[in-house]
Parts: sequence; structure tokens; C-alpha cells
Amino acid sequence: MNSKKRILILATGGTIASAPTNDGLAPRYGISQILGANSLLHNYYDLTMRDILQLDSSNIQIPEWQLIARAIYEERNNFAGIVVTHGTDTMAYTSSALAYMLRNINLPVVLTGSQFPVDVPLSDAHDNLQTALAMAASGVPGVFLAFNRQVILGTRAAKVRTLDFQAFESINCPPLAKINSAGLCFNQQVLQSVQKLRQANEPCTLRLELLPAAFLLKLTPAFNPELLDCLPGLGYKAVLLEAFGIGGINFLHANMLERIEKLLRSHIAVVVTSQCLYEQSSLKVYEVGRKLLDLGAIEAFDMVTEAAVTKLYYILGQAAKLNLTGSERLNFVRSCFRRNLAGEINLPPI
Ligand SMILES: NC(=O)C[C@H](N)C(=O)O
Repeated sequence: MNSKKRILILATGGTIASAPTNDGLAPRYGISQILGANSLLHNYYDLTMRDILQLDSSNIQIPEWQLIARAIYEERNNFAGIVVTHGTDTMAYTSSALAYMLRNINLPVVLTGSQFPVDVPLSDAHDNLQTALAMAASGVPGVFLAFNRQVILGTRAAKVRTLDFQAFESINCPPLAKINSAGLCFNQQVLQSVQKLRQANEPCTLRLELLPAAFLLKLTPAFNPELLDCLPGLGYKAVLLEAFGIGGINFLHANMLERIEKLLRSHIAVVVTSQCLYEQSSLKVYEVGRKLLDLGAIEAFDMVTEAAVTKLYYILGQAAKLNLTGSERLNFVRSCFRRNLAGEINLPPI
């Protein structure tokens, strides 16, 4: 009997698959060439490999998320786990989007890639593939990102370094697992939170509808708030505002609050997060934040920006599917955004 776990690897490109070209590094290798350099892995896992895209991840957007999500959904009952190789630059957006699109997924889905192409002697590709495969064989369902011997929840990852092999960090949540000489070691608290989110008796649902109608604005001193007036005309239905510190926004000089009030009157959702990578926003603390809360802004608390933007795309997609418009859509965004869908948010007690 074959005791090796059946794992599917879906390749999408990225540096891990890249080779030098006259125009710079570009994805050229398929998964068999990537893994060829690391064929010992076949001794431990029963691997099925498939090339579904060959893109630098800067070119990965909603149609590609939908293609990856569908491929995972269709194979979810045929394998013990699925690894997706992907470029690092937008991997945290993809891992968050997949976590929302594949709610209640019944197997581990693990994204990985590398900072250095696979055929370079010092590449981190082999190491990352090993971690991803170990997680894919772990039996823990969910969407994860494996990098530099760590496994991070898909909705907690951010790319924080351009060159270092520690390219990703788990933001406001410890990594789910780390590799050491005892093997894949889970953080029990994070593991329990992942298990609690999953409704074991509910089937996995594939939700492909995403609407990229959320605008991300990083506030700077002396920002001209007139720009906000253009957003409804351009089709935006939500603004994610990266405010100062714990959640401050200026009401002196050019008054941001007036413009935000106007947006809310047009039923554009305004979600406020912090420009700081670590710890949570709390609009209640300062006068410059509380005014926003009074207007009806939604707080993102400890969410990482990648997970917040994709959550808005996801919620707006579901609202469009339900034909919600105006205040109904705004109320829908408000109530969905406050829910912890895939480990992305830690809500403070009310
Ligand atoms: N390290 C990488 O994979 C970067 C590459 N530009 C990508 O995201 O596809």
C-alpha cells in the first residue's frame, strides 16, 4: 500500500520559476523543471504537478485568483493537500483572497515561492517547497503561506523584505508553525483558532465573485481631500484609509472629515486602518479618530492591509451578487467586515 500522502502542486510562476531574459527575470520554468532540482521529495510524497499559469505575481489579479481558486476547489477531495507556487510580491494578496473565496476548505492549501530562482545554487526555493509540502501533508485545513521555515495564516501574511529570505511576516498573530529539528511544530493557540473557525460539518463553498471597487489611501500630511470626491464617479464603493498611528485623521487645514461624510452620504463604505504594521487601530482613543467613528467609519482593528483590501473586494462581490445598492450595500459591508471570516481580524470585546 502507498503510504505517501497525495499532494497536488499547482504552479503559477514567480521568481521560483524565473530565468534571466534580455528583459530581466521572467517566469520560464514549469513545475517539473522546478522540482527536477529537488527530486528527493518524490520519495516522501506522492506528487501530482500541474502548470496553471506562468506569471510574475505583479500580473496576478482577480481572474487569476478565480482560476487558482477553481482549480483548488475542483481537486479538494482528491488530495491530502495542495501547494501553490507563486511569486512573492503579491502572494499575501492571493493567500488572503483564496482564504475568503474557499471558505471552509477541507484540506491544507499552502502558497510558497522563493526570493531567488530555483536554479541558482543558493536558492531558497528547495527549503520553501519542503516547508510547504510538510504543511500540505499536515492534515490541518485552511489557506496558508509557507516561507523561510515558517507557516503563516493566509490572511495574516505581509511581504516585508525585498531581498532577505525572511520575506514574509505573520502580522499581529504568531506564525502557525515553524520547522526545527523536531519537524513541523505548531503553535497550539493559533492552531486552535484555525480549527475553531472551521465548521467541520459544513461543505466548502467556492465564492468567485469579487468586485475590485475598494480604493486604498495612505494618508499623508497636507493630502488634498478633493481627490476623495472623484471616487464615486470612478465606480468605487469603498475606501480603505490608512490613518496615522492608532487611527488619526486631520480636521484642520483641508478638512478630511467633511469629505468622508460626503462619501458616506453617497453610501461609500469608509474603513479605517493604521499605517503602522503592528498592533491594532482604535479610533476611540483620540479626538482625531473619534470624529471618524461618529461619522460611521468602520474599523479594521489589527488586520493587515492585504487582508483588508481583499476582504472588501470579497464583500463587495457578494453584495453585487445579491444586487444590493445604496444604504443596503453599506450596511452589508459594515456587518460583514466586522466578522472574522478566515482568521484575519481579532475583534476587541464590544
Ligand atoms: N520573489 C518573487 O517571486 C518576486 C517576483 N517578482 C514575483 O512576485 O513574481
